[in-house]
Amino acid sequence: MTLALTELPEAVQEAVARTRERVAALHAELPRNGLVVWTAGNVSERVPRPSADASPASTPSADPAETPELFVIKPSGVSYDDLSPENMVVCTLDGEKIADGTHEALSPSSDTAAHAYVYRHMDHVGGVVHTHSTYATAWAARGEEIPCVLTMMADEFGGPIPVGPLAVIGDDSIGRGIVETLRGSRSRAVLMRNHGPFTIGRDARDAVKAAVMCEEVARTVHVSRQLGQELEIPENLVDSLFERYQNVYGQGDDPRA
Ligand SMILES: O=C(CO)[C@@H](O)[C@H](O)COP(=O)(O)O
Repeated sequence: MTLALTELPEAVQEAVARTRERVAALHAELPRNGLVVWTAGNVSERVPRPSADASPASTPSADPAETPELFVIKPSGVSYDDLSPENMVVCTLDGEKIADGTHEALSPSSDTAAHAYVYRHMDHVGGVVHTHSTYATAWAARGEEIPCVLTMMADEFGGPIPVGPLAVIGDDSIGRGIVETLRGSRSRAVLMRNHGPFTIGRDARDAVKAAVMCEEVARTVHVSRQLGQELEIPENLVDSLFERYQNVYGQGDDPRA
């Protein structure tokens, strides 16, 4: 039986509504940052689990902690201008759309299975992004990792941006490739061979940032290569740059930062 959003505890429904708002708004960052053409990219976010005592007794009775984990992703092939919180699709971590109030025929992104696989296998991941941004995809087309030759890369990715396998679209293959490549790596971006970048983050905003940074460093290292051989950064310096940027840079957990 299909899970219905309206039958889930109120606290879960509220968490879904807030996630839909964030994910819809973040999709606008893809064209704004020049990462996509037409409809070729997607953002998703895991719905944060409300605490067990967050629902008043009068609301649908299930314990929020016992309802299946959910994530929100855009519908497939819909123009970025037409995306809104109302048409964001809600799925279980098996990649199945629930009865979420959208039209039954509205299909989730064609990359839903890949996003779902990542959420099932990487508990710390709260957001996933996929684009076909030009420079990152050009490296993916050659199947070549981006070497860590910029302090910005050391800061953000803690090393090179690796290449994942050539994988078919629509089933678990892409997700498996992402997880196998990024497990044990500090990079939050992977260049899926002949396809394009996938990025992960603690939430969707963090994964969008990684997608923007991935394209920026792909472009800069490409330009540098036109001028000569780039210089690698020594590993101990990469480590200390990564450590500082991840722990000291910015405004801590201030959401305005
Ligand atoms: O790579 C592909 C399809 O080949 C996808 O990434 C699309 O480019 C975006 O698909 P939707 O999210 O709109 O289904």
